[in-house]
Parts: sequence; C-alpha cells; structure tokens
Amino acid sequence: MKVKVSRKAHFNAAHRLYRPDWSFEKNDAIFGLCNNPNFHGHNYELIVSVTGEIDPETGFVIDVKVLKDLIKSEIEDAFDHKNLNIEVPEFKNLNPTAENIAVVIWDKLRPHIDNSKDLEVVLYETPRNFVTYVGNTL
Ligand SMILES: Nc1nc2c(c(=O)[nH]1)N=C([C@H](O)[C@H](O)COP(=O)(O)OP(=O)(O)OP(=O)(O)O)CN2
Ligand SMILES: [Zn+2]
Repeated sequence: MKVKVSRKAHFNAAHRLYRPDWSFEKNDAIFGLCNNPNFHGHNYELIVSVTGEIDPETGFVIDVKVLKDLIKSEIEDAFDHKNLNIEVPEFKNLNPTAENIAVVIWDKLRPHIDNSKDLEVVLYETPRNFVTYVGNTL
C-alpha cells in the first residue's frame, strides 16, 4: 500500500529567459517580456511529494519535518531572493524556465530520498502556470 506525502514550499526569485547565442530580436520573439535584460521576478510555489510504503513502526512514509528541512537546505536557501541566472550555479548555462527549475530541484532532492520511494516536484511559476517532474522514467 503506497501513500503520497506532500510538502508545500515557497521562494521568490528573479530570472531572465534568453539564449546568449541568439540575437536580442530572436530572444524577444521567443521569450517576449521574459527576455527583459533587467530580469523580472516570480513568487514560485513548490510542492514536493514522496510516495512509498508506510513504515509500520512510525506510520510515516517520510517524516514531513525531515522533508521540510531538506527543502529548506537544498532549495529555499539556494534559490530564495536570488537571481537564478546570476547567483545559482545550475543556471549559469541553463535557461531558468519553470521546466528546467523543476528538473534542477528534483535532481537536488533525489539523492536525499530513499531509493525505495518516488519523488515528484510540482512548481508553480504563476498561480496559473505550473510544471510537474517525476524524474526521467524513460
Ligand atoms: N513552457 C514555459 N513557458 C513559459 C515559461 C516557462 O517557464 N515555461 N515562462 C514564462 C515566463 O517566465 C513567465 O512564466 C510568464 O509570466 P507571466 O507573463 O506573468 O505569465 P502569465 O501571463 O501566464 O501570467 P498568469 O498570471 O499566470 O496569467 C513564459 N512562458
Ligand atoms: Zn518569468
């Protein structure tokens, strides 16, 4: 019997969507306002879910306090109030789209979650735009 345990988190971050190997005009055509050279910000909402068997002794799939502390140390401390393009090494050569941010978050959390459990990351960039990543299942 598997159960999914979820923890919500939040961070504010600035970014710019662009490719340095494209002209400003092409970046503008593809990324629009998100190509603002002066950056812009989002209030990101994050939902991290761990799915697995319930430990019969504790009744936990994962202690949510452990999950909370992990999200804080690995994600919030690294991303909150940061310029993703400039201050977060993972995006030095990676466009900080919601898709790429979700994959980076998953990759940072995965090593800390027991292999027997599944990990899912849902990232809201705006209240209506969100992406989901469950790992490379191919
Ligand atoms: N597939 C993606 N498309 C877009 C992304 C992305 O990360 N993945 N990102 C952006 C912009 O960075 C940003 O999300 C757009 O913000 P905004 O213009 O505020 O979005 P909306 O107009 O849709 O705002 P709502 O409040 O959600 O209506 C663009 N595309
Ligand atoms: Zn944006």
